[in-house]
Amino acid sequence: MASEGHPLESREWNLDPETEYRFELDPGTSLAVRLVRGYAEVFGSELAPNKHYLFGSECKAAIFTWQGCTIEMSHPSTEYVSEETPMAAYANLHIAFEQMRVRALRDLRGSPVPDYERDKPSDPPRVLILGPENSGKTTVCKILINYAVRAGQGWSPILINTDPAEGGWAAPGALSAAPVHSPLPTCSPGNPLGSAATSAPTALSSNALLPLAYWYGHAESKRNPLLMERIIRNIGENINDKYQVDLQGRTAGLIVDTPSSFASGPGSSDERQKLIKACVDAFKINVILVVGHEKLNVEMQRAYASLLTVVKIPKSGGVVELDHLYRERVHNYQLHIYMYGQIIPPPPGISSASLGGETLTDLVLAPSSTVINFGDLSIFRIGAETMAPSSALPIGAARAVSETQAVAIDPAQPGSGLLNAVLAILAPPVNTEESERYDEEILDLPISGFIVVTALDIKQRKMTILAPNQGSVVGRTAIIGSYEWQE
Ligand SMILES: Nc1ncnc2c1ncn2[C@@H]1O[C@H](COP(=O)(O)OP(=O)(O)OP(=O)(O)O)[C@@H](O)[C@H]1O
Repeated sequence: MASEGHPLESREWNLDPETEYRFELDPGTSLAVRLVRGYAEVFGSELAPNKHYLFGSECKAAIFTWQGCTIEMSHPSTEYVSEETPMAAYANLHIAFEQMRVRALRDLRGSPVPDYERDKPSDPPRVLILGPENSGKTTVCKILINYAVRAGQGWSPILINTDPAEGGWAAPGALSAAPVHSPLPTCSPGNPLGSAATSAPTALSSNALLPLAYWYGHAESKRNPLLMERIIRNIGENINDKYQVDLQGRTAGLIVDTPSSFASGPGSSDERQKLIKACVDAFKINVILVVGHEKLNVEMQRAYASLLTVVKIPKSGGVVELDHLYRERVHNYQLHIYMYGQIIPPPPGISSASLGGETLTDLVLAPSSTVINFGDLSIFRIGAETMAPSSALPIGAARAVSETQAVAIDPAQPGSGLLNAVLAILAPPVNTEESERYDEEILDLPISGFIVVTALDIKQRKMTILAPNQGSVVGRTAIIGSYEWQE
């Protein structure tokens, strides 16, 4: 019988310096890891000694050690130790970015500049990470952000997620940005960038992330590139406004994660280039990192080398090829976590464990199901339901509904697509004066939360909605995308 706090059939692994233990979990299984000796980190977030860390929801991750360590754990489905990791290259990048931050802060404070640094720019790192599918872009972002936060200088760099399929801190379909103050934990792909304070109880101790999110509504950027571009611009403008008043915050820089469609895959090359350009302009990018893709690196060198630094970085051999079905399951986990909180049952024998530093009970939410009238909520779709981008139309052809037009949805119409749909509830407009309102204002409003339509009663003109809290949505505006969710 295993004693309290020790998982049944737990084993110890001794990791040599600069090696990593990689694992993959099957559906419905969880893993508890305890650091017995030495130092270890999960994608840049350090593990505290003698504490059980839980992983679940088909998590795939690695425990890396710089100095060597002993870890104790239960059995994952797949596990191996690798001695070949790109961590040294990532750490060198971090050091270069750290020097940029220090120069930016020195410039801001007007401190003396040593002779050997006189001709170096004093811009903080504003980094765009590009790469094909499953190249480890999000993981690189996380490692670089976590190293910056751990540097002990009080940096809070902004992490921007422009991959609508990623989910980030909101539901899948959203693009978001948040300043990060403490390391982002990894425990489940349902929470790839840690928990936002908006979807979890206020008692979160490790990470009070307050993201700014906009609703794109689809998984692929090619579905509505014009809307993507507009959202990227909106996030950029918000960040610039923040930088105007937070001069010191600006010196920590920012890191932008992108979807793989920016690098390769279907969709025209022009559209990809336009979206990359939109990011470069909106976030005033000064470094582009290309993860293990020679052709894209050359493409970026040609387009941007005269304006900014383009660096090719190695891809980790540990990055797992995620298939379409896995990604769909992750979207379900994300919406489930959004509504019910993060619940990972610990493996047998473990009674006290933490999820990325949080106590398990702190992460449980109780959603509320309410019945509202059709007229209580104004629901829109951006652009027509099925729509090729404007560039794919025959020359001279005009479409009836433009890609950025908000089309009102009547829930009483058969085929409204509302049943099981995920709706983003928009924040109320800042301009309440009628004269200051404009046509496409709805596209520029951030999200305040999400609901799911679980039942429609067309006869009574009522619908049942599931929301993470009991706040009223009466009089609010909602946008539908192409995401659906059913428990
Ligand atoms: N060194 C590693 N060891 C084990 N798993 C890893 C490692 N690096 C990344 N992974 C896992 O591989 C998967 C893919 O990584 P990641 O999400 O960073 O790639 P991506 O390029 O951002 O993906 P996408 O194709 O969605 O854009 C994730 O589940 C991640 O946790």
